[in-house]
Amino acid sequence: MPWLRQLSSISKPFRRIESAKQLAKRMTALPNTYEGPVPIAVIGGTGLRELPGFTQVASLSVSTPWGEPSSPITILHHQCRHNAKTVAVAFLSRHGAHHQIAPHEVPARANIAALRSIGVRSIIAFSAVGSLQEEIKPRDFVIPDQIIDRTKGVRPWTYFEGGVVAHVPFGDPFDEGIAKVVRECGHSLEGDGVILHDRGTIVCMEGPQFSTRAESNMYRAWGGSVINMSVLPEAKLAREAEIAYQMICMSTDYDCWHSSADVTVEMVMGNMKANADNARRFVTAVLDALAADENTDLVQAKHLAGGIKFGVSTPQPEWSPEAKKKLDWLFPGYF
Ligand SMILES: CSC[C@H]1O[C@H](OP(=O)(O)O)[C@H](O)[C@@H]1O
Ligand SMILES: Nc1ncnc2[nH]cnc12
Repeated sequence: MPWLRQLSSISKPFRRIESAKQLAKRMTALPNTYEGPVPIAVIGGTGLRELPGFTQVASLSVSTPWGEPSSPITILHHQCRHNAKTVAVAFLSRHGAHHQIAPHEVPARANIAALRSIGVRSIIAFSAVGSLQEEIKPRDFVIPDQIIDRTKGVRPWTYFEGGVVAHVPFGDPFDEGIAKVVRECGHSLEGDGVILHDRGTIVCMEGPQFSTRAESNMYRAWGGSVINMSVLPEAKLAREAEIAYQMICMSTDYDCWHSSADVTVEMVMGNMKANADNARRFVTAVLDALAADENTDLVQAKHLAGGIKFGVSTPQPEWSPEAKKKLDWLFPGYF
């Protein structure tokens, strides 16, 4: 069964189904160019290093002024269920093809820049999260609408530095248009295994160690719903790059505040694996919906296009040549 074969590509913590060499070989067998627009990307996180059930048609190695992305970008073809369309979707594995990149090492600037350079204007980002609220049970999905930043300033978090200053609005850190579509898709799967929480505040901690019990309780007192180590700076950089960004969180544990067992990697991976089919059905539904003609402008992030020009504080003649070169790469023809 093809689907069963594909399932084996979901990361396994203790049993390696496919060796690093085999995976690399499979990836290099794909063409390294792709003609045509790729407006949508999926970023896979822990336990989701590939998107099962989709046809891989290319594997792109993109180099950016901010370095190499976490992994080659796989181009997938998705056959929509509601119309005859085949849409191209980019997939990037946040922690690398073999989960070798720690949360604080994720080259988020390169990831977002590389995706933008191939035409991506909307990102659905997956994340395994700890639950900070009783009602968000392991394996539930949460579509967050707010973020509390508990990273420690060790991750590069902006494209605007070294001679060019810009400030972008971030009051609503996720894209409400994409979120609406994602929520509708999640609800359409309810009763069929998917439990969805429409909103929530995600705390982004530095890691890689999990929180102390005192911290976990403090985040609860602050109103945190879930916790991870990766929504930032990804969401901030997407906003700077004029990309519509929404995270889909899958709860994998109750962190360490709850009376049940404290979070472990085994627990996270076990729940990710057990819920892999729901994650696949969720992303399929979202891609079907985003491919609908009525969502073309949304997916192209027309509502964000050009906005960055209003955020730049430094007059263009004063820009440092190095900064200008990098920003010209990110925004060809803008400045
Ligand atoms: C392995 S548990 C901690 C790890 O899981 C989450 O990863 P991601 O957001 O990429 O799914 C969390 O952010 C941590 O990086
Ligand atoms: N408890 C937790 N804390 C931080 N990141 C996580 N990812 C999954 N569970 C987590």
